[in-house]
Amino acid sequence: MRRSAAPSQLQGNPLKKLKFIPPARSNPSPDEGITKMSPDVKLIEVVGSQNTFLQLKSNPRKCNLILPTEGSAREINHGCNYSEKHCSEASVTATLDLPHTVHSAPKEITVSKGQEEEEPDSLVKYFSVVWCKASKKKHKKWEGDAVLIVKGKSFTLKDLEGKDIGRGMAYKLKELEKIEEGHRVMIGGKEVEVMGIISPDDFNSGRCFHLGRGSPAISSSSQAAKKCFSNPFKSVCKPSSKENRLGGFQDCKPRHDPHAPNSLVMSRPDNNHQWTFNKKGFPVVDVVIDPHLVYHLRPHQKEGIMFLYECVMGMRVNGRCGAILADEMGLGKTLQCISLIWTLQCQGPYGGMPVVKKTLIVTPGSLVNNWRKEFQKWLGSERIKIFPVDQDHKVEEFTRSPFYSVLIISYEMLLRSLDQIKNVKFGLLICDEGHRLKNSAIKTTAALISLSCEKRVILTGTPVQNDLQEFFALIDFVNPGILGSLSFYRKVYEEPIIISRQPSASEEEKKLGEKRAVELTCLTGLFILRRTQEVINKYLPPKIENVVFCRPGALQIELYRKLLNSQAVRFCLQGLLGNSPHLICIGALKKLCNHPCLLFNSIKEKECSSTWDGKEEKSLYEGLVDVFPADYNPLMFTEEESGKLQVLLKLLAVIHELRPTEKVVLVSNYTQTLDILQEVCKRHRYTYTRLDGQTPVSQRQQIVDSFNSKYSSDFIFLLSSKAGGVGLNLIGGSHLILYDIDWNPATDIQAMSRVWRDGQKNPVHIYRLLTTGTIEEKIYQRQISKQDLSGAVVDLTKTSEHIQFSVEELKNLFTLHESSHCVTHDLLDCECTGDQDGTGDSLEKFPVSRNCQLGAHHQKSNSLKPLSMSQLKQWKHFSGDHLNLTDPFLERIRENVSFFFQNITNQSTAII
Ligand SMILES: Nc1ncnc2c1ncn2[C@@H]1O[C@H](COP(=O)(O)OP(=O)(O)OP(=O)(O)O)[C@@H](O)[C@H]1O
Ligand SMILES: [Mg+2]
Repeated sequence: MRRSAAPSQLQGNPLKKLKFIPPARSNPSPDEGITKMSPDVKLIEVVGSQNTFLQLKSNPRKCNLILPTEGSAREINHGCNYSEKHCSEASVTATLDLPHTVHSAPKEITVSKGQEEEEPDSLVKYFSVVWCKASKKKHKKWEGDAVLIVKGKSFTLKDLEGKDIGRGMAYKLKELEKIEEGHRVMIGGKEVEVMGIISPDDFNSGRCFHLGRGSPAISSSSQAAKKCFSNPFKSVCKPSSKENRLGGFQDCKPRHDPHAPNSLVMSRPDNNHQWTFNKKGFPVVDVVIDPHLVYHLRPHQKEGIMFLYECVMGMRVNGRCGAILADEMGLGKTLQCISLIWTLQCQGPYGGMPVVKKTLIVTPGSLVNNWRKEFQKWLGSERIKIFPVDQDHKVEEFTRSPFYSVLIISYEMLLRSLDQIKNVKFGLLICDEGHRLKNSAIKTTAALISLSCEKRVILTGTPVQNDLQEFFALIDFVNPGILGSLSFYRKVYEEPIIISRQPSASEEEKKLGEKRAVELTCLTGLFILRRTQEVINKYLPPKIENVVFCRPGALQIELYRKLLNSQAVRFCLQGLLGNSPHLICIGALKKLCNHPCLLFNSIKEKECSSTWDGKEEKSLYEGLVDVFPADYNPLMFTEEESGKLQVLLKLLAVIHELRPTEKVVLVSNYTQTLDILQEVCKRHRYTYTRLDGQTPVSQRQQIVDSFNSKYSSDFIFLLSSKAGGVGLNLIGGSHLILYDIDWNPATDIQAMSRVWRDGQKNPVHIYRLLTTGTIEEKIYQRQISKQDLSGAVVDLTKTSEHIQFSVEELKNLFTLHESSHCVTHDLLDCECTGDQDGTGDSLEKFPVSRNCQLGAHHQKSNSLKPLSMSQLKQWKHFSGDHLNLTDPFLERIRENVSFFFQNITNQSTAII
């Protein structure tokens, strides 16, 4: 007797479609097996003769998953070891096995009447099943695959989206224990046939949900991939005749010598790949990266190119051609992509035919010209014809001309020119700073998806795993459907992972969440690659990072006290956060820290504004104007009014004096603050240039290039990091000053990595200015202590509006610590905290402690991860009164500084 096939089992046979086969056709009618049914829950055991089950073999070295497709089981191979590291012992190889088991005759299982049986808590079994509504119809169809969880005397049925679709309780334990493959049970009005046993590991990892699922997206993409591969051959090779195949193409040679020393040869396609993509039987030819490029490539870039090649060729996840290159900032993602494009547009593994004819690069407007420059830098202008879209070069020109093979366009322009772009068939799509596609609902994502290009690469220097839903959107963009539907993903991954991270999570929930997280990383690790800054450290000059705590000016302190005493702040502290008045208070305090005149401007603006309706805001500013001198003119602001500004000016003066040829990047997140800084430059006759959100996109690269040029006379680059800093190379500057701090460490890290990157020739000095004892210190502490607690990564879009504050936290935020040299240091629990009275912490006075003072030889981990409190403690630190400051720059600014933290990276690296 043949048993009905479950949808999940058809995956092993490439010829069968996923289809539910009526149980009645191959099995005795379930009704025959039911002798007695309880009205609520019924459990029936029937004969199953031939069975299929999923067998999961532990294999710590491989993480192979079979994803169901419309026709075939798809195997995902790690191939290279970058992704293997993501797999823990939970990694398994899933294979289909077809054991032949014969079961006993049907037997009724009944609901337990009392507590006569002990229910062992630990006994949980998982089964893959198929189900349909219970009915007496002869010809019924299974409605879907599901997972049956039997725990003690109860069981739960979950569909493959992870949703509960049935539950039953209080069964006879002994009878439940007997459930095995081939049995049929009734549960919550559903008839269920057990198809296989699922191991706890497979359930915990969530893999069982994948294994039983037919994903249309997988099959459709594989089909499209086939198309995409066949095109170049058709048009270029014309292998239609037998002579062609047997004659000319036998001689196909690699474009570059794969045996030459230092040659970089891409992986050869395996048999499966050839079977799918080389139907015409072209000879397999080595794809070799142009030696001209290889000469320049760093080792991590060579690996990155291999990875990208394998991904887009569908060699890492069969039928999937997407990749996310998430290397930290400055690692040369652009060069890796240029190498990939150049290779795919000239070569291919089958008959040597190019895999891609045209490539589309979508990038933020400010980087269009950077891409052009990078192409020019690495490939010159003759090898490849690129077409950057700008005011003078419209998309039509590209679409009309067969001459160009790479279109570089901004996200904004892409939306405007979508109709024309749709007319071009692109073989490869690269989305630079692609974390913006994390929302699948936004127009840009939809537009890019509509281009139906299968080979998609996202480039991002920003960690992508911070928000599980955004993570899904990025994954789903590059490899559509690989994680199933959003609702499936939520049930199987997001919910268990989030629940497991809550303090109230049970041990079981924690375990489940961890396993699912491991599984998710394992699956997505196949096509996400992230390397940290460490890999290029040895090519970079030293970096001297300073956190400088600046004493606030007298006017600042007075205004600060007044703000903290305002009714608005008092409301916040009483927990009355209705209209988010705390955000207004925080904003006012931050402005004040930058310069009191910014606060003055806000007060005056609000006074004049007709929308002066926010009660809280009114109460916040009440009486503040009186604190300013009667004739206060914000345009005539003085430097003494702001502690940070005073320090900044001293710093600029000393840099100018001691390093007259070096340049400074001065960063703020606020345009108004940049205005003040610009005014200061004018007053002191410092030459400057400026890039912020208002700078026309067409001018941005020119501004950057001119600053980076050694002939430039600009001393200062005023940069609004949020508005325009992403992806910029500002290696012309070797000093970077962060004038204000953002809630999100990623914003600050973005800014800091503009100068310390490949190509920088001078030692880099970074100064992060914070006003002592104020909200700026609190934000800094939050940045680093959050990191300590959760290890969570953050991204650029999170602002204070996304942050939830408890009243306790607000109390802390709204406190001014007037007597402390450095509240951050006070919190570190460092042994050198003895001196709190401001009368001179000095290095000599600090007790000898490895924690406190590791000296200049200490090298901290150099990844661009936000710093943690414990790491900060390892930094060199000393008060501004310290007698013997060896750093000539710090020496000159100490007067207004209460405390310093300093860390030197790469002190001994030779500059290459
Ligand atoms: N192998 C190399 N040798 C020398 N310079 C390199 C090399 N690779 C990249 N660079 C240079 O390093 C700088 C940074 O590269 P790139 O802009 O591609 O970084 P990125 O990874 O895109 O960083 P971000 O995330 O900030 O955009 C560029 O000026 C680039 O020309
Ligand atoms: Mg970049």
